[in-house]
Amino acid sequence: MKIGFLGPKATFTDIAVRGLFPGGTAIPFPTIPACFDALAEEAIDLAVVPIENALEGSVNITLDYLIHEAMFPIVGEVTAPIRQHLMVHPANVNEWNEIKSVYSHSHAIAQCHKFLHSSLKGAQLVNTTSTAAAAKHIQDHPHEKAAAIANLLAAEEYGLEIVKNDIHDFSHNHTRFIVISKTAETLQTEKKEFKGHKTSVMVTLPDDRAGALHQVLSAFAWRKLNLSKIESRPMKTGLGNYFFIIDIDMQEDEVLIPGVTAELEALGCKVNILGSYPSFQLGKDSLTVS
Ligand SMILES: O=C(O)C(=O)Cc1ccccc1
Repeated sequence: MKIGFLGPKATFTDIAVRGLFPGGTAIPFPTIPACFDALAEEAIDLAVVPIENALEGSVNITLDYLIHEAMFPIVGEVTAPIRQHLMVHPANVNEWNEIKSVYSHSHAIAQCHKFLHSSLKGAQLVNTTSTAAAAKHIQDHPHEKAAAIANLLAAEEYGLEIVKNDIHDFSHNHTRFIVISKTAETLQTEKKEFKGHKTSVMVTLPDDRAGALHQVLSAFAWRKLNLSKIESRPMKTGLGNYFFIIDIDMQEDEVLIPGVTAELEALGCKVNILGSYPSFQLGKDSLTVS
């Protein structure tokens, strides 16, 4: 099984892939859109990309690609703990507090804002395509007075020294990753940490109808369907035009989900099922280097 992921080696997405598919062939891609393209071209069987972080919210590029570019079915999700560390090239360990720039993924930088503000005030913050890409940049530029924010695995992989552990501002830091496929297949995984099933739907409301969102939510509520997330995103057709992505805590069935879909369509909504899939949770041990 070929699994494409947001690389290079030792990103948090790589950790999610190693946890969920220990026997799979993991293939890194430099960006999230490149993972979608590889899936479209059938160079890989599955792709794993980040979709939501507990501190920073949605990964918009993933949502946008899923909705606007290629509506690949979601066939699984995995949540992993996130610990961010500050690391430098071994040549710069003693002068690490003279750092002039900090490289990382925008979500990782956002997760560490308080630390950066208090301990590295004035350092230039540089966005990279992933945390591991930042670590690789530091490895390749030993003469730059720079650091990366990345995980333990990346420090090992790119020969960097951690100078400050756990610099994320809140301790409950987790990221949710989705597994997408070209077809809505059942996920084959050896992983034991199964949390339950989810179904994700995209709902577009009818134009200018008072109380439409209330009616949508009540279609779920009276059926006692538990929602774990509701998120609005722009339709990109004009200011004020939004659709909703709603996660339901149950597997697609033959009664309740078709019932809710029919009720929403009768209200004038457009409904797309994005996937019905198992959800997994990795433990703290996923962040250790073996
Ligand atoms: O950059 C990475 O390592 C990723 O996998 C994306 C990401 C970035 C920050 C937190 C979680 C995931």
